[in-house]
Amino acid sequence: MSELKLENVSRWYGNVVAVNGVTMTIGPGVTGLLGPNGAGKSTLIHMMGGFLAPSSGTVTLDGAPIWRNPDVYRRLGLVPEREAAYDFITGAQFIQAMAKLHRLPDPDAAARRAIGLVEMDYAADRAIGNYSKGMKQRIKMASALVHDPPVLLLDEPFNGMDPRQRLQLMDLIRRMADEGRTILFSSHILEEVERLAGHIEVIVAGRHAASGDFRRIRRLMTDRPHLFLVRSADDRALAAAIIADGSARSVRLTDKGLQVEATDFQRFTWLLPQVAKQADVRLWEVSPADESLESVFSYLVAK
Ligand SMILES: Nc1ncnc2c1ncn2[C@@H]1O[C@H](COP(=O)(O)OP(=O)(O)OP(=O)(O)O)[C@@H](O)[C@H]1O
Repeated sequence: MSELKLENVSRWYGNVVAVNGVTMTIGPGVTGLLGPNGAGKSTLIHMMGGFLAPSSGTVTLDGAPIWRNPDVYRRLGLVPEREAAYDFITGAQFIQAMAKLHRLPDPDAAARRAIGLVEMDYAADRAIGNYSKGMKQRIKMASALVHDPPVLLLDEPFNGMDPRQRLQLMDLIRRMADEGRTILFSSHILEEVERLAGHIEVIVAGRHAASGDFRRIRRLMTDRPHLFLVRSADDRALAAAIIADGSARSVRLTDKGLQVEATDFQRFTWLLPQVAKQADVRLWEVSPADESLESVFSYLVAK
């Protein structure tokens, strides 16, 4: 059983701070690394995979520093976000080449085993260029599994997949975790992480924002003030009714409509139609004004 540990890790590119003082521990099972685009997920994964040095802090696997430590590399497999192989080689050729890079004693047998694990035997002799997105993702998994590492890092593995391919890959990742591996995958979609990860680490703007199981993360995301844009036939009358009712913290009249900050999201969405009806004001539109992932996540950071 393997454990990845990050202690006060930062990484900057010139004067861009991509990762800022992150401390976290990732143990066996599936962990989701959740955060909006540009949050620093790939940078973290590349540091854990030994492809990038931390600018400060330490990244270790079972106590051994990862950077420039080939012994540790043998125990890690990384599935990058981008395509990893030339289009014209076959899946089997790609995996055999990876087995040789790892100097495995019997590269052909290791390649066959890895291809079998991801259930790609049927397409192993076809050129990678002809694979679907899901098949490409699975062959990348095989390349990361060829040396049978106890730790698997996957960068946005579900990007661009259709629902069936997603389910297939989720199954595969679960199977790999059931065998005792430590698996980390990144995503910017909470629902995806929810379905697969027993544990979630949230990262926003390079900082570690929260961690816990999906119930805790979901609660953190919904228990917060919500900003709504409300348009109606008579915004002034509606504003007065909302204030009188007390289900919102603030109401602002803007030229786009009413900007309402609701303290209790469920109560507000339930009460608003009733308040409008009582005030005899026709509602035209109620839309969340701050539902972008960035704003949801920045709320977590500000806590
Ligand atoms: N090689 C680089 N040179 C300069 N800046 C970089 C480099 N790589 C990443 N960055 C910057 O560091 C920050 C974090 O990027 P990173 O790719 O780690 O985030 P991410 O969460 O993986 O995002 P995405 O999901 O969009 O890939 C971003 O602001 C990005 O522009």
